[in-house]
Amino acid sequence: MVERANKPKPPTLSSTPGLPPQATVTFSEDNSRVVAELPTGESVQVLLHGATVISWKDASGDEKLWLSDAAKLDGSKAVRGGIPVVFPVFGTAPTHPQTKGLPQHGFARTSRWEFLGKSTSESAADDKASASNEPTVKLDFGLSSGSPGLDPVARAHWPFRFNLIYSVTLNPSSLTTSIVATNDGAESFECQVLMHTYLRVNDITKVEIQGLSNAFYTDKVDAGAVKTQTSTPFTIAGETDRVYTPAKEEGVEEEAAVTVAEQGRPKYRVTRDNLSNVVVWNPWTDKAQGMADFEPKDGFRKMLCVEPGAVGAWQAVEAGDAFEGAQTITLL
Ligand SMILES: O=P(O)(O)OC[C@H]1O[C@@H](O)[C@H](O)[C@@H](O)[C@@H]1O
Repeated sequence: MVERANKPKPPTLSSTPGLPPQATVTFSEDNSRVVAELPTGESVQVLLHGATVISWKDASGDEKLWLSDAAKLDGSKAVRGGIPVVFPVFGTAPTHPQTKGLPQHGFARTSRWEFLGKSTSESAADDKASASNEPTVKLDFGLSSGSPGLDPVARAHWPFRFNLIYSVTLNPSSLTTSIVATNDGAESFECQVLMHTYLRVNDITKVEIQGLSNAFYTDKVDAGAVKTQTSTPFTIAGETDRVYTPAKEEGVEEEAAVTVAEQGRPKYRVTRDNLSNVVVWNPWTDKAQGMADFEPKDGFRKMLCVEPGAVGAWQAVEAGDAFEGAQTITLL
């Protein structure tokens, strides 16, 4: 059982002498979110609405994600900021028979997920971090075709039996989010998946993005033109909305990392597992102006979306099969 957020903290996090201190996991008083804190001070908050990570802080309390001051956290809208989960469609797909009736970015981010439980470094014995004795906490969330919190738009327009497990794993220097989308029905379905991460930066004009050299991308601010990333690292100097498909290095299983640097100093490394695309998005002035839930209006200077996903093609998930993908953001 998780503890209530307002319950006084025990004087020490390690109740068993000899065992390393454990992470604490609490529910907010209004049951809207789960808060996890490592004994080393890092923390993460996940809103059940959308299983949206809305805060990730390092040990000094420094926030790593951007969240709009006007973000709706009451379940009335997808959250503007943090890490919304995009499923089963990225954007809208008016010509795709299975998802054409769904709203932009699907229904995962507008459904209320269930908290399935936590595991800490003690129980997550196969976790790399625990092997090196680093504290770690993993929070699991679930959403299925039978969930009471499923956005009604899913029942109306996506008649498949599915089960999603979304896991958020916090280590002292990284955050991993992973998804397993299982087809529980008798019919196959096609889906897209994306983790819409809003990274916090100090000044977007000082940011450089590395790791996408020679990658093809669809430029959504240039009528979907297909281009190649020639200049690397590259900077953001206006509205940017690109869907990259970085080439995999021959003989290398892992997808290449994308690094975000600021003022010449590497800040975040984003690695992907089975997610072959990276969307890079910044709305800049006019688009930010046009979004009612985007505040402050110059907040685009403080954020950069680097969004690992499987969105360039449809992922066919046969009956009984599952699609799995993950991202890890490491603090550099
Ligand atoms: O406003 P939304 O639905 O959260 O989408 C924000 C942005 O999300 C990005 O992933 C898309 O590439 C953009 O085209 C879109 O504008």
